[in-house]
Amino acid sequence: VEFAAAVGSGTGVLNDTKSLNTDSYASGYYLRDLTKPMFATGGKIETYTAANGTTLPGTLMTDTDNVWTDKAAVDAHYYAGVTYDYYYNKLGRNSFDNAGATMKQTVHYSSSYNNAFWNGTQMVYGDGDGSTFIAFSGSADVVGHEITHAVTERSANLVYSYQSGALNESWSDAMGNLIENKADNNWLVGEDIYTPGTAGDALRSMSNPGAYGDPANMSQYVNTSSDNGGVHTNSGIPNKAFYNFVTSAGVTRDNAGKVWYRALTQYMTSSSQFTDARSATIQAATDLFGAGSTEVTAVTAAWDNVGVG
Ligand SMILES: Cc1cccc(C(=O)O)c1OC(=O)C1CC1
Ligand SMILES: [Zn+2]
Repeated sequence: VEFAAAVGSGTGVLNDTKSLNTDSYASGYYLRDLTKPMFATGGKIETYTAANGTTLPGTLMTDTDNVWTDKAAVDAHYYAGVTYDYYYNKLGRNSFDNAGATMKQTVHYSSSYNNAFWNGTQMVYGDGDGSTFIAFSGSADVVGHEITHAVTERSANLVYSYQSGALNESWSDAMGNLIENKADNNWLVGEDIYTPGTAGDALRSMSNPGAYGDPANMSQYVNTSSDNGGVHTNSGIPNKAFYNFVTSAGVTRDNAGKVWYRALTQYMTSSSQFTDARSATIQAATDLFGAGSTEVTAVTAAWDNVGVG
């Protein structure tokens, strides 16, 4: 038998235990998930290790007894499954390409690497330096963020600089937090893997971008050439708009996700600016819920509040 689905267990970055979908072979198990709908056309979720090198994808993870102790690999694999499930079950998207492409991710990229990224083919996660960051795959919103970069690339393909780049970043932050779906409803980004020595802080805040020096209104837009035109800073403006929308009375998390996803995949393009994102989300809400709906009223007010008219 070429593939044989199995269920193992693993310890995550935060020392939590979780069950893992694996693939059994003669003398052990691969970290390969065969259980998603995309398997019907050969799609899998595969987790590799770069063993602190920079060759990608590296080596497909194996284990002898299906009890997994590589915490970064456990969480990369598990949260990639959670992300696949969100896109498929809530939004009807079959993997990042909507055609059931195998999702590959590599952990232990380089050494003390304070970064995570989508490289056009796969997700890549550093281990962090242990004080600014711990392993990046340890946070569901980060894994959702990185995989959403792939979704964006295969849909609107927002150019990764200036306003379109800030939108690219913001859509990843928003979808990442919807996928993480924390009970405390926090709209922080990367809180689980940022500064282990400091409780309660994060890389960014969608509810209060200013807490980390990011703008929450167009009047505070940062004109800079660094960080591709401030894509991780000016994302605060559309992030705040999303926060305004998703926390509006009568707007559910699922429906906010549907509006944001429809805007990204049906209306936004590679050169979309903040005003285009406003139009796209208003049109998406109109398509889904009607012109005079709670959602249309709320999303319009959400963008008004951040000065994007
Ligand atoms: C830490 C980091 C550095 C550079 C780019 C990204 C990037 O993926 O844009 C990055 O990761 C994030 O922002 C994720 C959300 C925590
Ligand atoms: Zn990003």
